[in-house]
Amino acid sequence: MIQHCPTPTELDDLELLVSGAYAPLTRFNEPGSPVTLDLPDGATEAELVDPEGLPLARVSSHGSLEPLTHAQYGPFRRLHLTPAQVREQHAGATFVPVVDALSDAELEEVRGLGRVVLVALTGTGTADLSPVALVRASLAAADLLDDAHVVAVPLPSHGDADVDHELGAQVVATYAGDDPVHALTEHPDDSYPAGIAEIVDADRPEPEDQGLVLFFTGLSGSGKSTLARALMDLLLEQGGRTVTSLDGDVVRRHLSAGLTFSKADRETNIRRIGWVAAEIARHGGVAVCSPIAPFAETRDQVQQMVEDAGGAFFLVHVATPLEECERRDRKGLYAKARAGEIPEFTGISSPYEEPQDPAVRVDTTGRTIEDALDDVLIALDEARLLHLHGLHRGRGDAGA
Ligand SMILES: Nc1ncnc2c1ncn2[C@@H]1O[C@H](COP(=O)(O)OS(=O)(=O)O)[C@@H](OP(=O)(O)O)[C@H]1O
Ligand SMILES: Nc1ncnc2c1ncn2[C@@H]1O[C@H](COP(=O)(O)OP(=O)(O)O)[C@@H](O)[C@H]1O
Repeated sequence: MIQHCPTPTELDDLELLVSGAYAPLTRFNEPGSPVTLDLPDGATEAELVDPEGLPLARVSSHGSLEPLTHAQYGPFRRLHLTPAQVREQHAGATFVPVVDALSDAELEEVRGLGRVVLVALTGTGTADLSPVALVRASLAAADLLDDAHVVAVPLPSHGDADVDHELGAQVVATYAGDDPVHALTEHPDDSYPAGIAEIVDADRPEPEDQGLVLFFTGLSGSGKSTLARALMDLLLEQGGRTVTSLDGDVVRRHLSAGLTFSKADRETNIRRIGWVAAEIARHGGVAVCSPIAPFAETRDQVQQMVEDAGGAFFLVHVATPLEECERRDRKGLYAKARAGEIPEFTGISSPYEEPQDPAVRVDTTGRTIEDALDDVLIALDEARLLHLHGLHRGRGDAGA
């Protein structure tokens, strides 16, 4: 039987299927159900494992699930109770589904309900807050109430607001059993109590504190490394941010040593860069990447990884045409590729898929490095991601 690591959404669904939160649903892929699982290569059975390889359940060819073990790690795991446990511990309470930090007005509303269970719906792709911040904010809210408990339910989004709402209502009703469910009223522009505001602010950093991945893509010789280096110098001169370079050539000498230029190896190379960049972004740093990254799908995967880590992704297409790159031929590689000495050379014998929707597109032909860099700096400034006081036009470093 193959081992398969499901997506974060599927892992959330698995937990809820096994805990009974989706009752009467107990398996994936029931007709018409949004709770689906994709197995690789048409497999009909598999051992489902978490990202660290711990076997969680077996899916049999007729779709039934055999749980093997429960996930044991992760913040606030102790609050991931099954509906049966919650009904046993909290019978008689009012159940309040929570998808965001509770505001002053919402707290006042909940205060009138007596004993409550705040059901924090923390699944993948749902709340504005990260799952861990939503639970922390809910615990902080519970501290401000007389008799409140928090339960975390990883109910993920299934990509459709109506479906999500219906499934959410059903899951909360399952947790509540015979007890009442109270849906919070919307209170626009409300404020948060101080302790909750702190949690929200820390989870939604200002753009200048948010992790950022600047990703330069383009043909060999287009100017990726040159622009990336110039940008990094400005960042370092200005100070205040940690900056890491993930240049294509350099990565291939270390992190990706031994990989070839086949499509599969290029994808592996870019996903590695994406993984490291996402970790840098998770910690609020700036990663400046400058590989060719010729495939749109892999670039999209990197964007997803970065955004999942809470970072902003900024794609720069260094769109210098092939003729100009070949004319420059700084490393003599195009001549060798034309002579057939280098197989699968990007732009000659291997494809480059142009980005359809980059944050900015820069053709460096006939321009100075400073001038081309200005296009990137202006776009970053307009996107409110990074304000660098290095604009060539305004710099006047010769005393002008
Ligand atoms: N076959 C082939 N095709 C393209 N490029 C080649 C090839 N062989 C070696 N080189 C040199 O490797 C650099 C590109 O590596 P990358 O890791 O950025 O490429 S990729 O993103 O994995 O496609 C690239 O560097 P840059 O010129 O900085 O782009 C080349 O110098
Ligand atoms: N406006 C410009 N921006 C960036 N590079 C330029 C520009 N004009 C000329 N060049 C030259 O083009 C070459 C680009 O090489 P490089 O930055 O290594 O490209 P890549 O990393 O995309 O392979 C360098 O020799 C650089 O000096």
